Amino acid sequence: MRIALAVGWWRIARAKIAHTKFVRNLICRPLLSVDSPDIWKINPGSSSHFSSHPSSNFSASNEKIGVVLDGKLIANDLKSRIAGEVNEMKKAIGKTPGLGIVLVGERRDSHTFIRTKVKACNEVGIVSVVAELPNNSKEGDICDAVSRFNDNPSVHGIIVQLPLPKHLDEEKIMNVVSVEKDVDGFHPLNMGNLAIAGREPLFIPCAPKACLELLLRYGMDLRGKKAAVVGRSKIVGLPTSLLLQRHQATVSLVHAFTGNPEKVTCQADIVVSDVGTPNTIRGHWLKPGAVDPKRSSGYRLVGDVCYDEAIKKVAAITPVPGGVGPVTIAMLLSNTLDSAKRCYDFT
Ligand SMILES: Nc1nc(=O)c2c([nH]1)NC[C@@H]1CN(c3ccc(C(=O)N[C@@H](CCC(=O)O)C(=O)O)cc3)C=[N+]21
Repeated sequence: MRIALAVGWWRIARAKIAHTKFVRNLICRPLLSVDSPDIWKINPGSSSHFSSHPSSNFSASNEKIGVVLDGKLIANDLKSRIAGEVNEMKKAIGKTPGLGIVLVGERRDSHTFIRTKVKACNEVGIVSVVAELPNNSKEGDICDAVSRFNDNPSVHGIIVQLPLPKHLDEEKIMNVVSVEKDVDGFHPLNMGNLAIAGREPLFIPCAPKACLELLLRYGMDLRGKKAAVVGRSKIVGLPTSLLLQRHQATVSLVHAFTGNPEKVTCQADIVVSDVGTPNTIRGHWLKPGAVDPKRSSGYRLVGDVCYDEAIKKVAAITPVPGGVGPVTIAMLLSNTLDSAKRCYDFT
């Protein structure tokens, strides 16, 4: 059975008639773009890292292989720019950006991620404070820890490391994070504003921002491109699909209930995957010449894209480790710096 719901038919019809003006009104402004100076301040907007054309890359057996998008290189570039700005802020107004981290329980992967984030803060001169709570903490204890960061004027960004132990209501805790300090971009107001055309969230989630950074640096014009996002988590899939839409891509969101997901990914120019199961995305799931800024699958150092198969098909791919992960961390630093700047009205 096929059903077509023509909810927006009249808009499309009118758009066709009064093409130029109306279409422009319908399309929402991108949040990240090489020529949008406010978000691009710490970004050179250069695609020089990946200037070699894919067709010039051949493996030992003379097969064409894709360009590997080097996330470490980009992260280092972003971090050195952030460090410069942090330093300028200290010199000019004597203030240092601060990040408050709430870490609950003993999950090894969460502890590793937090160590990486703390180290990255140290590298750029951002002060980080970790509030560690035991696994059996009550919801009230976590909310109190978040509230203390909300009230602390030297903390400009707050993250609650996910996942939380099962007995806790994640959404309720996310709601407590002040929207002005929500550097993860998971607060309903920030996520909601990301979804609505013409509205500006205060923060965009870090992993989606990292994917966009990689794509834009690769020199990809997203307008009208077909993008398939695999996975609909609040950390990656959902906000990435929203951000790609704001960049005028045509987005399909593939998830556990999608029949024949490979049919959708096969047609996509861009595939972003965050499913957490290694090697889910096989070579035959990809259109030859597509770009694939994939995310790592949690703590396993294996991508959820089958790298060996994919690299022979795509124009560009991100590795795990060393792809989207390090850029995601750089984006957390960037969001924290932005928050501190906003707090002190420092440009
Ligand atoms: N509130 C919250 N915010 C998050 O942003 C968040 C979270 N919870 N929970 C878990 C996921 C996962 N995530 C990663 C970030 C960086 C790497 C990363 O840098 N990975 C390295 C490898 C890391 C290693 O060596 O273990 C890489 O891909 O090269 C990975 C995963 C952020 N997350």
